[in-house]
Amino acid sequence: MTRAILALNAGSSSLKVAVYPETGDRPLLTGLADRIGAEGKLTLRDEGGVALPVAPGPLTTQAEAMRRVIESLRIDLPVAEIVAVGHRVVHGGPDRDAPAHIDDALLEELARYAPFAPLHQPHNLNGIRAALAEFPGIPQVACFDTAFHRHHPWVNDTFALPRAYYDKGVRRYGFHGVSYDYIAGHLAETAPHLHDGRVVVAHLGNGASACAIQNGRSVASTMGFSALDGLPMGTRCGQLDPGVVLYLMEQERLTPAQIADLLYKQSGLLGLSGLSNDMRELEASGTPEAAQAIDYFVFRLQREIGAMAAAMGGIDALVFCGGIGENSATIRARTCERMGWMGIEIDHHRNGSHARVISSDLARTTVMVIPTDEALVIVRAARAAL
Ligand SMILES: Nc1ncnc2c1ncn2[C@@H]1O[C@H](COP(=O)(O)OP(=O)(O)O)[C@@H](O)[C@H]1O
Ligand SMILES: CC(=O)OP(=O)(O)O
Ligand SMILES: [Mg+2]
Repeated sequence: MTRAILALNAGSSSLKVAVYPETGDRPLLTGLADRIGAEGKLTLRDEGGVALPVAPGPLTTQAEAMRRVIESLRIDLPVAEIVAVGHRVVHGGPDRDAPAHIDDALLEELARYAPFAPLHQPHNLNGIRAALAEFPGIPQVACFDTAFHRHHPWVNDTFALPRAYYDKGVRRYGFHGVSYDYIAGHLAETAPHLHDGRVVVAHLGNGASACAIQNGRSVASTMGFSALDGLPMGTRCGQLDPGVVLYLMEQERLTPAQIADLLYKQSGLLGLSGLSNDMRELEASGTPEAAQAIDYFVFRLQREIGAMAAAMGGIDALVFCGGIGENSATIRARTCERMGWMGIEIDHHRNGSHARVISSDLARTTVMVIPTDEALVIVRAARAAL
């Protein structure tokens, strides 16, 4: 038997899985259950990127996805013995700034934050419960999306509400911290002068946010109390005047559940385009509404990159990551237009070929594309628990 570590990352519409050897940074297997709930599809690949057989079954919920992944591992890695499991968990609450060992007390604690992240936390916890049942008696750790942001200066941690709400946990948490942690670590290894400077990272997946990282530490994030704030996303609205929520309640008579559904699942790129939450489809479609949805995405991204730079008094590097950031040369190019005032100027040839550095040689600000690797951060935390 080969001792192996399993990393699980249950996102809003996907379940990412990776199996790593006990030592080494190259996965034995990676997998993705994509578009869960729609035309769900499970793909698993070996070290060399070759597709592996998957167990048959439905893919309409996170729980089903988890079950199929575990059954597929028995087929594809019959000699692997999973000795530790790491989980991405979106919310760790106000105090957790590092990965934590999973036990009943932690599960109970984390369940309290489900109302703070209703689109993620319940999936994360279901994944943990499934894995605890499947792999009893081995260490399992939780890596929190909020942890990387827990040392924001107070002005970036609070809202201007009466202070009692801060004490109750109504704070600007920030998310996607597992991804930002990877990017900060990668910069420390490969570009220490940038790591020690002021970096804005744009994590653009189904969920999207930007983060201001100074000296390797998060000082501000576009996401706040919930994973709704900041940038528009696949189906989430991003920044919204709270007066809109009052109007929806008082005049449109929507219930809290209807408002949650509207803001988390019907808005963003999907709501504006009336077509899709998927950037690939919007780029291919060419309807005026799809074009406007992309215009809004780009405009808000430009504004927020400016805001993140302002939080650090300047910018030395801009990093794109996540499905859109890593793959859409168009979104990167359009975002960097009219940002010369921030020293941002990209080289279109480099951008078109998805080079690691896509800024022009003379630009003051380095612009980079860095494929994020949340699984590796999770695996390293799980290894540390062995
Ligand atoms: N080649 C591409 N061009 C434009 N968008 C892309 C491309 N590939 C992936 N995307 C977009 O990336 C988003 C998904 O990002 P990803 O990080 O995989 O999601 P998640 O947040 O669920 O982990 C989708 O909007 C998808 O359309
Ligand atoms: C926090 C968040 O938005 O996560 P995801 O990008 O996986 O939806
Ligand atoms: Mg993601």
